[in-house]
Amino acid sequence: MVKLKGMKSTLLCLIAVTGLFSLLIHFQIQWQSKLTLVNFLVYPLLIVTAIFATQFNRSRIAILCGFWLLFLVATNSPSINTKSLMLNKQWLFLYGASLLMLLALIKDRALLSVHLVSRLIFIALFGVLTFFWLQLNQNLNSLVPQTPLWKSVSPYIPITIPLGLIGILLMWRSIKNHDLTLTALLITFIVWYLNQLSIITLPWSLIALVMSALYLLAVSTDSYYLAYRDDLTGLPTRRALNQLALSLGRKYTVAMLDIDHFKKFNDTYGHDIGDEVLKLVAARMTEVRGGGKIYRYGGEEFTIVFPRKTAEQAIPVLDKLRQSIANYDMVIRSAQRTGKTSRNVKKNNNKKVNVAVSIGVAQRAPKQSFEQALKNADLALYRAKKKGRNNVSQ
Ligand SMILES: Nc1nc2c(ncn2[C@@H]2O[C@H](COP(=O)(O)OP(=O)(O)OP(=O)(O)O)[C@@H](O)[C@H]2O)c(=O)[nH]1
Repeated sequence: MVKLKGMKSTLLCLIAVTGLFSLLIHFQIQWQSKLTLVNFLVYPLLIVTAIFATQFNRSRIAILCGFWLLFLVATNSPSINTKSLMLNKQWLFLYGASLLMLLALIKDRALLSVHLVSRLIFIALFGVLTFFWLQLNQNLNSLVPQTPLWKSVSPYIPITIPLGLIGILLMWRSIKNHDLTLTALLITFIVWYLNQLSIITLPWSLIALVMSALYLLAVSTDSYYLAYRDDLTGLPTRRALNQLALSLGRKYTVAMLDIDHFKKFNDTYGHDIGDEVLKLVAARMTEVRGGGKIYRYGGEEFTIVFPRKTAEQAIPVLDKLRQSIANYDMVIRSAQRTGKTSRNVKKNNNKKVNVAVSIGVAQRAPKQSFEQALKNADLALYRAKKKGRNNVSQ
């Protein structure tokens, strides 16, 4: 079954932006007097956002800022024929939406690289294609017999149907991929759609300003996750654990969890499947956590911190977790590989495996530092291994 990982974040972002725009509409009088300031601020903010996004290799956001800049310059500049721009409103509407679709389909690459050329070619191509699409639809009307069915469908073919399809695609990609850039693209599409159809009538400069702030938020949240989340398991990293240590009170319990004989496992099934096991153990841990905060300490070691809990309170939770991992039939889905990267891998498609874990627990003693408590948990883990593994030791 397809897991829709980004459902929650997409919905939250949509609710937040809907709320924000409702507020903007409600408080029109307040910001209208400051519109000159908005018109002035939007350009530097878009440029700063584009630079920031480029720094963090979020080239799609940088390109998006570029579009907004060009669009604002074109609509506000007296030297550019705004009339013809407005005459081509349908084209602009469709072109903008199709560019958002293009950005949703490509990957983030370093902006100033060879990829930029191919991207610019695609961007120009989309402009030409949307222009010809609208021309074709005009001519089609004179060529196709005017049946009642054609008459009822034809008004929707040039704009409404393509936009509907683009909207569905953006929504799907945002929900499925759990990617803030895709959510930002979806929100941009919705705002673009609503303002082009005059369903909301806010100045473009104000919309671009809000969108720019949203992009900044998306890039900085992404960068935060990059720094504090482990790529493989999605769990917070040791760096995040060190941050937590600063906020802990006097009473807490620390547990170190280590997968038993993981090296043997890696050697038998290959490193790729070892990675899959790490992911599955992490997923199991997030399900049985009992108030504990989970971190990937490094390699096949994980740390669980129970703020405000004694070891006696934490041990039953940890033992339940240990049992749940030991009794869990992990189904490893992996393509057959024979390359150098996967050592000793035979056919492992949909293979069921079982792993066990050893856990060491230590409650923080008075005047003890977090590092000392962690060290004690590590010593307890060593005892758990000595005892024969697959157990919880204090
Ligand atoms: N697949 C994979 N393996 C890793 C990763 N990080 C560390 N390892 C492997 O984890 C193994 C750890 O092995 P050891 O520390 O010897 O311990 P063990 O085999 O788990 O044995 P015990 O802890 O004594 O039960 C090594 O083979 C590492 O290469 C990773 O991210 N992915």
